[in-house]
Amino acid sequence: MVKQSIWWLYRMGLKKLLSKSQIVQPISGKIQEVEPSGPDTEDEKYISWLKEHPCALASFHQMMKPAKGKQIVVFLDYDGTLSPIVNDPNRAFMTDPMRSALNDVARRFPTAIISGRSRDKVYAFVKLDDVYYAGSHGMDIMGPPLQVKYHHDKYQINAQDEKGKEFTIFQPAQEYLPSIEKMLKELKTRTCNITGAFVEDNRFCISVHYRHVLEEVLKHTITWYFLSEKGIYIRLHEVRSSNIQDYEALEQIVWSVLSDYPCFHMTRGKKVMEIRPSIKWNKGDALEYLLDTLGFSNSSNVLPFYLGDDKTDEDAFKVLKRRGLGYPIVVSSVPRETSASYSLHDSSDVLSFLIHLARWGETSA
Ligand SMILES: O=P(O)(O)OC[C@H]1O[C@H](O[C@H]2O[C@H](CO)[C@@H](O)[C@H](O)[C@H]2O)[C@H](O)[C@@H](O)[C@@H]1O
Repeated sequence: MVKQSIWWLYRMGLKKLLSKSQIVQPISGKIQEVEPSGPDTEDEKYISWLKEHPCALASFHQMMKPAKGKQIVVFLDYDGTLSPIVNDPNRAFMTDPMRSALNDVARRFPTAIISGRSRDKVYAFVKLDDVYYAGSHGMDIMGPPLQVKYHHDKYQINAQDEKGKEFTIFQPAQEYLPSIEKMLKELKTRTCNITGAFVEDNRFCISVHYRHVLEEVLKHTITWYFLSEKGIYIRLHEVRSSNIQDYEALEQIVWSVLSDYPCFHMTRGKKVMEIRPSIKWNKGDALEYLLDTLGFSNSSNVLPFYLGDDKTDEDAFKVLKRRGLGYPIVVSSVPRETSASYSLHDSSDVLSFLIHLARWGETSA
């Protein structure tokens, strides 16, 4: 814990934390210094949360102690983890240093990205061939060639890329594709008049973004002029609430479309409504599938890391926790409910963590 606090002191600036104590004037008139009773500022709440979810950078050496002789496998989410959250979903590019660190990690350890986006879109951002990709919240996996016969084999095919590299494609929501395509068209048509709304095709899922949609009722003032009997103008202001409640209208459209497709449901992410087939398959199942196909089913000889920032990543954290395996690491700059055991503040901490991991792999090889 001392290490965690020192780390955070460094991040916040020593001065800010030292100004925490308060000067009070007791009845006797003598000046006395007291510590505040509990965390009150956002920074203090974060420091307190770090006690339960220690920073994975500060704890790195401790975390790597059980790694000797074990196979490390690295799982990562994309948005908010490998790239910071940005205003335009089409411009969530990964930086070159992040790509290079990820490449170094992927050359040393099996590495997979599990994202809510379509697999192709994530690949277009990442552009690394040594990484496995799972798009659509794990419903479209490009994984290693099968070493074990998998119980869901009706959904998988073996394939080769143009360089002759073998891989397996696993798509457990195949039969939902025609409905998804219809829903996508409907959503695009019905939301086109809502300013700022953006419907994203994630192949087996659909994201309806509202980051740029007005969420509040607009209040505006109308000024009336009346000509009085004496021939002078009287000015009156009237405050009106606008009828345009864009966010609510958008949400209603989503619910209305969903009501025609009972085999789908909606989950929520960061300023996004995500429409998904109602099958028992999430990022946690994708993680287990990849561990199995990599040859680590029931193996205690594996040390998986999962780094993610979103609610959907909690499914993967829970799997690691339930199996008592490896390290679920949440990327968050604010305290939050999570099943992760460690934390990183933001995607630049993720970059540092990947650099540490690649170096560790190099020196302990
Ligand atoms: O599982 P992920 O890789 O984290 O994908 C979840 C969603 O990420 C993207 O949206 C989020 O990031 C955007 C870019 O930073 C941001 O503009 C948006 O507000 C966020 O919700 C992606 O566009 C979605 O399709 C994914 O479902």
